[in-house]
Amino acid sequence: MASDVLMKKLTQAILEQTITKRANATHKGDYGRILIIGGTEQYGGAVIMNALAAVHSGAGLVTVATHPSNFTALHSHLPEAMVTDYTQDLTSFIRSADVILIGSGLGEQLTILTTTLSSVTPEQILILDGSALTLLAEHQLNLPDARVVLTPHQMEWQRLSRLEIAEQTPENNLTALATFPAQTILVLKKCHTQIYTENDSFELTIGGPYQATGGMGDTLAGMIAGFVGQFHVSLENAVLAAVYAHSAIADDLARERYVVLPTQISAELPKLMHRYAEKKTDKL
Ligand SMILES: NC(=O)C1=CN([C@@H]2O[C@H](COP(=O)(O)OP(=O)(O)OC[C@H]3O[C@@H](n4cnc5c(N)ncnc54)[C@H](OP(=O)(O)O)[C@@H]3O)[C@@H](O)[C@H]2O)[C@@H](O)CC1
Ligand SMILES: Nc1ncnc2c1ncn2[C@@H]1O[C@H](COP(=O)(O)OP(=O)(O)O)[C@@H](O)[C@H]1O
Ligand SMILES: [Mg+2]
Repeated sequence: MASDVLMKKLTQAILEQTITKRANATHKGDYGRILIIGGTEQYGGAVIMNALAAVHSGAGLVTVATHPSNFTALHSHLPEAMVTDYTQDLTSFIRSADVILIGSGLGEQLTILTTTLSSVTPEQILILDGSALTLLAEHQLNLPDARVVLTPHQMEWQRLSRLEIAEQTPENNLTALATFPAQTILVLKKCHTQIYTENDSFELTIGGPYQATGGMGDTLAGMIAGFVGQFHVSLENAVLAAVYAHSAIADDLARERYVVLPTQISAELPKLMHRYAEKKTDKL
């Protein structure tokens, strides 16, 4: 049966609408304070990829709360990021962040998640990815009063929504999203990722299987954090622009590559953003 939900197709117009030229009289505090929480000993790469994407997106200040065994690797990839031990009290770090991204490579760290959920405030943006989504579903945790963005792949969405992947139609997804707090944004990742808001739905028509590499979603989550922390047209616009930019860069790189690595996408971000800030859009 054909879907009754009209999904808007994302185009590069979302980048033109969202990515703006920077004003001269600004400083790092104007471009988002991002706190990334995740990365067990096994999954340190996930937060490194979050942070690479956030910093390359232009985030002003990035702090990574992770297992201490990841500090050296993180710093060697990205001296721009600060670190803290995620087993220590994170309350003051959470309080001073504009955007909190939790879950990539978080593994079974339930207490860190519950502490975070109970510490965020309504004006903060909370992005939940990876293991945070699985823990949320397993322990039936409630989302806090905050500006929430969920970034599940299809199986994570199945765990959260109880919709089997085959049942994840636009109608069913919107119905399931309505059971979450109003204004929650859902980024349902797959081939042709879909984005659902309370009143609207969008579909990506770009991207491809050259993106099927571990860490590709961690990179997207870091980009979303970077974009929402600095572009304030609307939360929805910033999320949509990050999703579009992620696959637009992948498509561009895939012209000459069999696979595209997540870290290559981050490395290309400043160039793409420059083109759109200057409205030099001929290349995509
Ligand atoms: N370098 C690092 O540190 C990395 C760390 N990572 C971190 O690892 C943690 C676990 O995350 P995860 O996604 O790897 O595992 P999980 O949540 O069990 O999901 C996999 C199951 O779902 C199924 N599946 C169905 N549809 C799907 C779809 N569209 N996309 C994807 N999967 C789909 C899939 O089916 P199958 O592959 O069996 O066919 C399988 O049964 C998380 O915190 C993450 O951030 C990773 O980012 C990798 C790099
Ligand atoms: N075949 C594909 N076509 C387009 N995009 C894809 C494809 N496979 C994976 N992706 C993208 O790669 C990302 C994978 O996210 P995720 O599964 O969370 O990865 P990870 O947790 O390993 O970082 C999503 O943005 C998804 O849309
Ligand atoms: Mg993931």
